Amino acid sequence: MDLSGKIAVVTGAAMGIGKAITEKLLQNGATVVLLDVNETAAKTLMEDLSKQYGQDRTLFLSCNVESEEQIKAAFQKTVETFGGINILCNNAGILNESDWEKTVSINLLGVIRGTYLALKHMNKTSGGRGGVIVNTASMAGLGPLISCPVYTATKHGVVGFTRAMSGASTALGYGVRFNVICPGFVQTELLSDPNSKMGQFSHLVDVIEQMMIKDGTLNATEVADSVLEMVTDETKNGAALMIFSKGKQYITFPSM
Ligand SMILES: NC(=O)c1ccc[n+]([C@@H]2O[C@H](COP(=O)([O-])OP(=O)(O)OC[C@H]3O[C@@H](n4cnc5c(N)ncnc54)[C@H](O)[C@@H]3O)[C@@H](O)[C@H]2O)c1
Ligand SMILES: CCCCC[C@H](O)CC\C=C/C=C/C=C/[C@@H](O)[C@@H](O)CCCC(=O)O
Repeated sequence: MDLSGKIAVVTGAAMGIGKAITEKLLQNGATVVLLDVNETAAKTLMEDLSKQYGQDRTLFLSCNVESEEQIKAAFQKTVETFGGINILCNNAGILNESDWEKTVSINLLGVIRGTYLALKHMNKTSGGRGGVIVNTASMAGLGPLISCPVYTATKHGVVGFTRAMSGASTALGYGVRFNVICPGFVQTELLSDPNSKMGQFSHLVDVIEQMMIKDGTLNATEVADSVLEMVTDETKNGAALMIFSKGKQYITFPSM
């Protein structure tokens, strides 16, 4: 897929992996709508992006992916401004084992909400342009992180939902590809102060620390490179890509 002229929406775009995905898509010619709740970080980023790419290839909209109304309004504004949606990156996510219901609401329900609302504009059977949706899971979506059981559940859910949506979209002729990235540890804010984020499991923080020492960490740009691959390679549909410091691997799942 050539990205020039394509319209992308990225959630959690103000920082970390979402910021890197945004920059990668802009570098490759797309127009990007940034959705985030962190208006301060987003506005700082937008100043930089506008200088680099001009005012007409980026738009920031304050949007909480926990809100159906806010996502709906953001997608409507996107279509009104740029004419449609070709690419969606459901990237926003948190780690909070204390407020685990918020973690589920953002990490899993936010991906489902974003997908279903974007399909109203992307689904070819209802007048959409088709396109691609890339969801951000985690390696914790492929195997359990014992210190973060709810986070693990949300990321397993994102992997399963993405793969099921890929099959449904193909079977129903939506013209929308679905892929999921499963990164290992990435140097972002999400990794800061793990103790406070693990709640009742904070005694297991050494498990994480040992894993990070053993497995190493990625930078956000390395993850964004893999997202670009799954966006532009039109043979990729229903793909789950594990990304770790030593490389990356497409996951094969047991056939049912
Ligand atoms: N950092 C890692 O080690 C790692 C590894 C694998 C997967 N991930 C996943 O990558 C995604 C991005 O995380 P990150 O590491 O860049 O973290 P981050 O904290 O640096 O960035 C997350 C962004 O999402 C935004 N956000 C949070 N809640 C939101 C909401 N309700 N609505 C809209 N935006 C919201 C934040 O404001 C922030 O800008 C998450 O889904 C995370 O689970 C992270
Ligand atoms: C507080 C840090 C949480 C970071 C969450 C991010 O999504 C990064 C997740 C990175 C790696 C996850 C690896 C999961 C591995 C499982 O498959 C399993 O093999 C781990 C078993 C190791 C253990 O629990 O001892």
